[in-house]
Amino acid sequence: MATQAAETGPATGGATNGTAVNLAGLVKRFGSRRVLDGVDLHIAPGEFLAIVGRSGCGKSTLLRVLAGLESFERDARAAGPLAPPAALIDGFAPAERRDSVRVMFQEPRLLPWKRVIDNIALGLEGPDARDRARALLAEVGLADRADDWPAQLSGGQRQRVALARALVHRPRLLLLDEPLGALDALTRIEMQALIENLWRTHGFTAVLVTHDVQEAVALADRIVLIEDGRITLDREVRLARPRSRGRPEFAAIEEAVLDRVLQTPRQPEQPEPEVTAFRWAV
Ligand SMILES: Nc1ncnc2c1ncn2[C@@H]1O[C@H](COP(=O)(O)OP(=O)(O)OP(=O)(O)O)[C@@H](O)[C@H]1O
Repeated sequence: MATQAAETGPATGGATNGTAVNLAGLVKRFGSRRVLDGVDLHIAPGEFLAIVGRSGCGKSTLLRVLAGLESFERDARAAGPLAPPAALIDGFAPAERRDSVRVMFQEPRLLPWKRVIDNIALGLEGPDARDRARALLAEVGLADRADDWPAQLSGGQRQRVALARALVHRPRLLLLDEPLGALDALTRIEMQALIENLWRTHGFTAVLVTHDVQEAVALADRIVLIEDGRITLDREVRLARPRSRGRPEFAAIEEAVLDRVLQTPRQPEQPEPEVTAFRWAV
């Protein structure tokens, strides 16, 4: 292929603070429905993985399992004895997981009654907590907005604060659930570049759920497609970084992945789930 010359290996060869993720035979049921039906997913330390798939295919559910926000089971056919749930995620004891994993959502989820700096420092301990929060704020380009209230910021700026708040905890795994979904096209591209830069400097493992295949190709070392509760495509993106959307090899990968997503059957509409049990979110 003529485009091979511009390709490089994944940018995960350097020092990394990231954790590996090893899931084997992950099953998630809602009632009698298996939303995730035996997912095998191995992510290398420091890797940037993107998850794509039709609406309702289980992307967010998988992320919530990784975040420790959902219970899950293991397929009895998976290799080895039935492990205790936490053992499916390498390197974590459940208590440890809270500090090692951070999630960023589509909405920034800032506390409106706290200033920007205090939102970032929330939950941080030690004498240098505010200094760390300020350093992160500078890294996301908002050094001069520390004393603003969240309401004084634009949507993109609030997402920058949310990113700083996640990274101030030095996560080894950062989970990104459509974090840029509500932003305009230009802000999205700027934020993608910021996330990529922070990933390179901080060295966390990143898992991005996105509807936007172009975003997945721009950022990920690997793209997986979820279909019928399973991973049906697992494709490396071997393009040099930062990636240029205008290049033919970029467009070729984007088109191939998009074609594959579009071939997958639409997820059937689900009736509203019956609420049978309550559980407080962690
Ligand atoms: N708490 C719940 N109870 C019952 N069913 C649920 C629950 N949460 C999710 N589901 C169902 O599980 C399936 C997967 O949902 P999920 O949110 O993971 O999909 P998704 O791929 O992230 O979708 P989208 O791209 O639209 O955000 C959907 O059919 C959804 O209705």
